[in-house]
Amino acid sequence: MAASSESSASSSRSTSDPVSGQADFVVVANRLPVDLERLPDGTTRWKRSPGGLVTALEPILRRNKGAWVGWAGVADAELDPVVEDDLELYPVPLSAAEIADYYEGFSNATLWPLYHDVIVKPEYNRDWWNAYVEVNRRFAEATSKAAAHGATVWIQDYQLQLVPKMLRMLRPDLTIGFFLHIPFPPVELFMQMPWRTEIIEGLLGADLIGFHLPGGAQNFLYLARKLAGQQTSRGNVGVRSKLGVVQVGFRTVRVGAFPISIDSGQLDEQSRSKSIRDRAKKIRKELGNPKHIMLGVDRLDYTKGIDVRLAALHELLDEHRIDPADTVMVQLATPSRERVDSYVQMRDDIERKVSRINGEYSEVGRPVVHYLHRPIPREELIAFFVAADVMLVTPLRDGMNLVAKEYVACRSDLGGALLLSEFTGAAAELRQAFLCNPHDLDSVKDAMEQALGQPKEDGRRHMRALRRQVLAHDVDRWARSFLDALAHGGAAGPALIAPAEASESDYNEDATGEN
Ligand SMILES: O=P(O)(O)OC[C@H]1O[C@H](O[C@H]2O[C@H](CO)[C@@H](O)[C@H](O)[C@H]2O)[C@H](O)[C@@H](O)[C@@H]1O
Ligand SMILES: Nc1ccn([C@@H]2O[C@H](COP(=O)(O)OP(=O)(O)O)[C@@H](O)[C@H]2O)c(=O)n1
Repeated sequence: MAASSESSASSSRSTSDPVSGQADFVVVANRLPVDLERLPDGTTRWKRSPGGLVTALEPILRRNKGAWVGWAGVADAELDPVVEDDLELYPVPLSAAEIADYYEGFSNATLWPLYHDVIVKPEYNRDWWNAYVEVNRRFAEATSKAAAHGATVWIQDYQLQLVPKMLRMLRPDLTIGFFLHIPFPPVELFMQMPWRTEIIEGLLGADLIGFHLPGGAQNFLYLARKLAGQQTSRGNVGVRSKLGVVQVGFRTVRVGAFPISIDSGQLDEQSRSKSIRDRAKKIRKELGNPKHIMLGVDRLDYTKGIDVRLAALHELLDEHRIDPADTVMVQLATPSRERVDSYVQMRDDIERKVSRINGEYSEVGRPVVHYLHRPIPREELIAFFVAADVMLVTPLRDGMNLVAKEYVACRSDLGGALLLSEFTGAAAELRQAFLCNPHDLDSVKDAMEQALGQPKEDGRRHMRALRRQVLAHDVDRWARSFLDALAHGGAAGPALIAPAEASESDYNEDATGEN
């Protein structure tokens, strides 16, 4: 795992090694940082799992010497705790039916679209909900077994929102943090959820609940008053400061904004290596040494706006504002949630768009769009970041988007330009990017054209400012700010307001939306 993307289970400490002792620091996430892969010859190996949550948390766990409780990514794998590449892993088994109902169903066809502005329609299905409750209980029980007395447990993300309350009932001695990696929706959308009160109460089992942005924290505070009937603080939540408070009986639950980041120093260093620089030059050559390389790097997800950037490119080609003879676009798309209907449809749509552009504008041996639908090794990805002139990050909604920060961390040459959707968490911090509204195609086209034509000196100035932000706010700072607030309580907001006083005007005054 770590730098290389794969390792053999039998080559490091074996899968059956018992893990001794109980952990003082436990991360709990739907996925382990590695997925178990079953090979055709019957053997298994671990490979890095997809997504930004793993990218961010893996270095933290390594430095804090903790344990990780999560699913191994395959059905019916009853695995003992294992030490893999120096990480203590506690696998939680999921049956094929639970993968369908808890992971693909409730997590990714109900919560994911509801929390991402209902870009596709969320499905509300009682069987999926029952599976979600059941699997959350299993995670709580597995965590209870892994954690030492008085341990700190950090639960991650929307798949596990009931675990804080369940775990607190099993183990009142634990300090429990929860972090949501995706946007937390405004009341108008959240109220659709048939099990809305159970979710808010589940989260309130934590001592500290973290969101990427103040808007998400404020949405939550409002809903804690309205749905759980609890007293909450009033006033704006700050970034890594001014925590909100919910009073749950004798317990005080804190709520804050902690924008996640990347291991920027390490990425900066890696991207300066000769092997990466050489590979970046080679990539340019392999693409035919075009004047401009535009790059997209995403899980194949409808939230990421891959269709939007393709539509913008197509129109700019039609309008002769981009010359197909000197510009290429590379789209690296990691397969994701491939059995969920909306993902199947989106993949078809994107692949149709790619082939239409190529059909109309490519020459033999010189496609305009290069599209790879497969996982890419980390070093190769970094070389693409170094090679690309314009990075295309156009989500319709995204909790943070680490890819935007990774691109910036890799540009010590001060080259390149970042095109960034206003609807990402990253846009709150990366203000010197070419910001665009992905719901407005003209805005995306104009930003793309400006990024391509940006004078070199302006580009260097923008990139320097972006790098200052990304290098100063790395993933360690994120984890430290969350864990310090969890350990020490942090500064509370002033007065509490009672649920009866909560009105629509409180909501409008306090909550500014995710951005
Ligand atoms: O586990 P999967 O279903 O394969 O999905 C991968 C991960 O996707 C999501 O990532 C989010 O976390 C990032 C880090 O905070 C953030 O930058 C991004 O905006 C989010 O979309 C999901 O939240 C994770 O739970 C998944 O593991
Ligand atoms: N083809 C790809 C696409 C993304 N990734 C990585 O997956 C992570 C994506 O994180 P993110 O925060 O941008 O978005 P999510 O996929 O977590 O929603 C980043 O660390 C990317 O470098 C990858 O390794 N290969």
